[in-house]
Amino acid sequence: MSLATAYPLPARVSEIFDPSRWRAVEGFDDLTDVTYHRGCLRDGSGAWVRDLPVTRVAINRPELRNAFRPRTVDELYRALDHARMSGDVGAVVLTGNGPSPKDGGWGFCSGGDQRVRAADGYRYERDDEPDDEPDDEPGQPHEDDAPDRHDAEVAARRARIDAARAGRLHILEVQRLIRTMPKVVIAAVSGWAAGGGHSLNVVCDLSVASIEHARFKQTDADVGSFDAGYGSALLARQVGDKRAREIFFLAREYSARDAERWGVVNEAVPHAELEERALEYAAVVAGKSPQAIRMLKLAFNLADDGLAGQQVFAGEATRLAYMTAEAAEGRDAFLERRPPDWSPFPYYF
Ligand SMILES: CC(C)(COP(=O)(O)OP(=O)(O)OC[C@H]1O[C@@H](n2cnc3c(N)ncnc32)[C@H](O)[C@@H]1OP(=O)(O)O)[C@@H](O)C(=O)NCCC(=O)NCCSC(=O)c1cc(O)c2ccccc2c1O
Repeated sequence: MSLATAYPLPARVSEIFDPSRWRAVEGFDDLTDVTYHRGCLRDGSGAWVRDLPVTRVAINRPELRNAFRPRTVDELYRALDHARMSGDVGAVVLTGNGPSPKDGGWGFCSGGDQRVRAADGYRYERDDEPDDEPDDEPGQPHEDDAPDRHDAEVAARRARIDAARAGRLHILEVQRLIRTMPKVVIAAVSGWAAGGGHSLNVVCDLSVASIEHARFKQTDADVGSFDAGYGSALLARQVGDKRAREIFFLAREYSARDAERWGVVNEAVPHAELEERALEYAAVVAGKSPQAIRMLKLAFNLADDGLAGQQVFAGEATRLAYMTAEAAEGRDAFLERRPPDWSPFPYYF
């Protein structure tokens, strides 16, 4: 099978997703809550020509404004970690598919799925019972809109919580992965960024937001939650202390234009151009020296991340050191059972 046949045009997973720019990633057919694509170049007939050094990871629960349950977080982590470990990928676009098949609304991410929140965190549901999620295509009305449907759905969801598996707050692991992966993660804020979804945008390296549909609101304190880590502290670095307190304490809705002005996103763009602009950012970043971008990202993190930030930066410094003749001399001397000869290497100052 030729590669052109192996990489057919993918399904349009979101209204503003351009299938001609992407291909499915092998080994990820089992994802339910997330979609994962590799950027590629295609010819005029849509046939795959070559891969590009970018990936697209999207939360795919549009009927819930892309709220995450534990399974969503697992899949996000898996896709992002795959991108991290792909040696030919330099940038990742993180977004939310849409619109909602129920009401046409858009979500980037509305945070933790409150229907499966328990006292110890967000709970997995048992897999042995059918999912009651609607299967409608984006944009199509949902058939069953009985008034008590919502309560029944919440009750069914809570009844299916798997009490045997501990509650999770592991979106924080995804935050750390985004923060520490030596690649640039670009948020394409396609709709609501609320609660834990607001924090996901904060932790991304760069952000673009839809003028028409992106809305921002830090609802944590409304629902008895608080991201007291990157979601608040890093936000304060980005927008200033008073503004960050306003965003958390007042939980007012703000627009893509406000977010741009305040430094929560880099650019507000028309909705139809959102993914194109995010991809453009990704292509520009991936066109620069991988080593320079890697060192810069980790340097930006270093001071705020304390010893953990220093450790990640230092790891990359060690890699650079290993590439020098001086470090090779240390290794070779050990293996050859002789004293090292440091004489060719100056004491730079
Ligand atoms: C995001 C909204 C402001 C959007 O409002 P809008 O009016 O446009 O849409 P609806 O409210 O009608 O929503 C459509 C549909 O989606 C369902 N939904 C939306 N968000 C969620 C959600 N988070 N969980 C479950 N369901 C959700 C909604 O019920 C509707 O369903 P129907 O069946 O009625 O159609 C608004 O939706 C909103 O305010 N959402 C809640 C935002 C929120 O409070 N999120 C949780 C914050 S806490 C959090 O995310 C969090 C998670 C963690 O894992 C943490 C870990 C460690 C520390 C902190 C954490 C943390 O804070």
